Amino acid sequence: MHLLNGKIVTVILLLALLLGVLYCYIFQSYRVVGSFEQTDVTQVDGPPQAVIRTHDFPLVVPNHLQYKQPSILQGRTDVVTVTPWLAPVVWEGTFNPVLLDSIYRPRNITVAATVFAVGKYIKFLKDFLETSEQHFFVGFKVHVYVFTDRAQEVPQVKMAAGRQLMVRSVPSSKRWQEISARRMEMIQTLIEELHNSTDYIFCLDVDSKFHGHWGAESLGSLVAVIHPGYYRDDRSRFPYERRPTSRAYIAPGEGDFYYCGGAFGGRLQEVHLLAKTCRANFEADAKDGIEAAWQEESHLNRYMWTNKPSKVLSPEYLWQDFKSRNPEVHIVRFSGVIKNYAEIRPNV
Ligand SMILES: CC(=O)N[C@H]1[C@@H](OP(=O)(O)OP(=O)(O)OC[C@H]2O[C@@H](n3ccc(=O)[nH]c3=O)[C@H](O)[C@@H]2O)O[C@H](CO)[C@H](O)[C@@H]1O
Ligand SMILES: [Mn+2]
Repeated sequence: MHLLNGKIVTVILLLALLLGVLYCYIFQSYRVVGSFEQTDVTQVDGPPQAVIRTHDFPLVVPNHLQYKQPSILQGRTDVVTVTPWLAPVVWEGTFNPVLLDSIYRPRNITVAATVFAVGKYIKFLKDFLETSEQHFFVGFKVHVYVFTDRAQEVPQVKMAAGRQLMVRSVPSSKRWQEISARRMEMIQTLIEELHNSTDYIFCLDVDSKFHGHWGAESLGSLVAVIHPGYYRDDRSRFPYERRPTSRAYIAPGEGDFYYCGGAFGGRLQEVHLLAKTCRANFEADAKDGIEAAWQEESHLNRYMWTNKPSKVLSPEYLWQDFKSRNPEVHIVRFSGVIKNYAEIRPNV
């Protein structure tokens, strides 16, 4: 009898333990689902500032995908591949394009690119478009938006299936600074029209050509490109706006990197916030009679200082043809062509 009682107690205890484990398991799964739902809600409402979120979805790869074994011991040692806020810095040799394509291609994403060809800059458009066909998001749905005042001069470029060219008319200007800076306003408006038809957007300078692969490795919530001219310098030498009266002001001892105005991007919502903010600050400055040292590039740098990019692209993603290649740059993917400023700009 005594022995039987002992057995019953043990069974009850075991059952209680099992129920406890089961309860914890279910409760944990519920919390995981709940946290995903919460992320979605924040996305819809729009955060007041850019949220650092590199991946917006679970990274699923096909079963049995074959690729080179990753290592946490071997890799690039000549460059830094992560920022202090833990955003990846994309260099050749830090990612596997086969793996990334297998993650992003099935998601059927659309990538938009904006490019402005106002006035004589129309002459750069053909090379830009032709080389983008060869290197920029090959195999993805790509919508290129050309903003120009010379719609009839837009070259006919054969585009692959799934890739489209859209031409939008914009007014001309007598000042190149204004053409360059007003891009933010037009990018803001474009994104408002696109709604959710597009997933990612990149805003690029037209006086440039693609020379190498630019694909899914560059995708992120807010993406900035390191300017090729200053990344070896101390930040005191960065050409930030240094007058405190400007809204693009960055104080001495502040700032992370010097980013390019000629290439930036990310999720639509994030780029919209960036463009809207830079435009508002540029216009407010103008009312006060001040134009930042490097127009919208200065405002972009100011924005990225408080809204850290979730992905940083190395200078491989915007080099300059007149610069000889530094040893850490294993591949030039996109590069500014040499131009005769006096010949192509409406003012000097
Ligand atoms: C590589 C890079 O980061 N370049 C930036 C840099 O000088 P850049 O010398 O590269 O500026 P830029 O002359 O290329 O002008 C920027 C862009 O504005 C457009 N454009 C300009 C003038 C014109 O008459 N027609 C026209 O269409 C065109 O798309 C051009 O690519 O500083 C500029 C400051 O304003 C911009 O931030 C550029 O993006
Ligand atoms: Mn340029």
